[in-house]
Amino acid sequence: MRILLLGGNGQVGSALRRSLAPLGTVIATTRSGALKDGTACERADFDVPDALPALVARIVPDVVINAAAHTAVDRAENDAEAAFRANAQAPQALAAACAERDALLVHYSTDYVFDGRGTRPYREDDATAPLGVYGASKLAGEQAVRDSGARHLIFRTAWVYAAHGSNFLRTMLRLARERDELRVVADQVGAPTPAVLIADVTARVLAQAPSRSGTWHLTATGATSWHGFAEAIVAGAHARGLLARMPRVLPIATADYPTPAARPAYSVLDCSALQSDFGIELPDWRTGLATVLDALPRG
Ligand SMILES: NC(=O)C1=CN([C@@H]2O[C@H](COP(=O)(O)OP(=O)(O)OC[C@H]3O[C@@H](n4cnc5c(N)ncnc54)[C@H](OP(=O)(O)O)[C@@H]3O)[C@@H](O)[C@H]2O)C=CC1
Ligand SMILES: Cc1cn([C@H]2C[C@H](O)[C@@H](COP(=O)(O)OP(=O)(O)O[C@H]3O[C@@H](C)C(=O)[C@@H](O)[C@H]3O)O2)c(=O)[nH]c1=O
Repeated sequence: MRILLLGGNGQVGSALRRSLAPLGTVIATTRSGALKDGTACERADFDVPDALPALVARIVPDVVINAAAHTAVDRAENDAEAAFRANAQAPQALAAACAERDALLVHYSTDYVFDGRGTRPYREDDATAPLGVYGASKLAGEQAVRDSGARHLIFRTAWVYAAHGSNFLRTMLRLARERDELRVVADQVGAPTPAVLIADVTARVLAQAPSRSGTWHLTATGATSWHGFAEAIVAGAHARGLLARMPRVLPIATADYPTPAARPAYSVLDCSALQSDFGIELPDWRTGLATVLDALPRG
């Protein structure tokens, strides 16, 4: 299998480079043309969507995996053009190129396509209503992929974190070393999901040579608030000797932590379709957290 992987330096992209290796040849791209370890790779700039079809034509992949995205939720509010270019126009261009040569496109989307007023885990066909620019741009990207005629798998995931990269876990560990007290919203509920889980599930699904296009929810199971996640991060890091002392982790309301972008109050995703369609069991978010904490460097 010849796989073109866009966004090879991101949280999910980095994990995919490892998980996809047994499936065939992986050609990774980054914005700069270099991987984080300095190795040269292909270059792909989502700010120039029109250039992406030529890349696909040159690489001639069987599968294109798009793990690149504009993921700065608050910054997107003030730069909707950049968010829509990377999250909607670039996937649209990739999908058109895939349709032309019958390549399979794997694309990732987000729980932030929902408004969070739900009271049970969201299913794939529940009504979407993003609260902010990031969610709206990701929804437009999903739709462009579906409309393209390309064979596709769209995985909606949520609250992604890893031992590296920019994410909530690493922010909490940094703040925990600097402060005696963390104040974290307790009225936004979701499912923290390790990037390695997303990558491993993607590889397992691809290994089954799926014949049907569609959208599947893919997160760790269970649910917690950002506050609950922060508490578990701090306690788990302390227990592993990664934090010398434990700061207090205070629950606060969303109103007490104003941000440019509104976020859904409840964005738990129902992943039962993925589990039954592909025979994949998903771990609880606490199990995923333990795995990532175990992988963190000490000190
Ligand atoms: N992070 C999360 O909490 C969630 C993420 N998702 C989705 O999962 C997917 C993977 O996300 P994740 O791995 O966390 O994202 P990251 O933010 O870790 O990585 C995104 C990657 O996209 C690349 N990128 C951003 N803008 C451009 C651009 N203009 N041109 C080329 N490359 C660009 C970045 O490259 P560079 O390193 O050069 O900046 C970066 O490596 C995305 O589709 C995201 O929307 C869904 C739910 C939650
Ligand atoms: C740093 C910090 C954040 N918060 C709040 C702000 C926000 O409501 C919540 C999460 O903060 P973040 O800004 O780190 O997370 P955010 O960027 O909203 O994370 C989202 O990213 C995109 C890409 C997705 O697709 C989503 O699934 C989700 O993971 O925690 C606190 O309450 N206290 C704090 O000290």
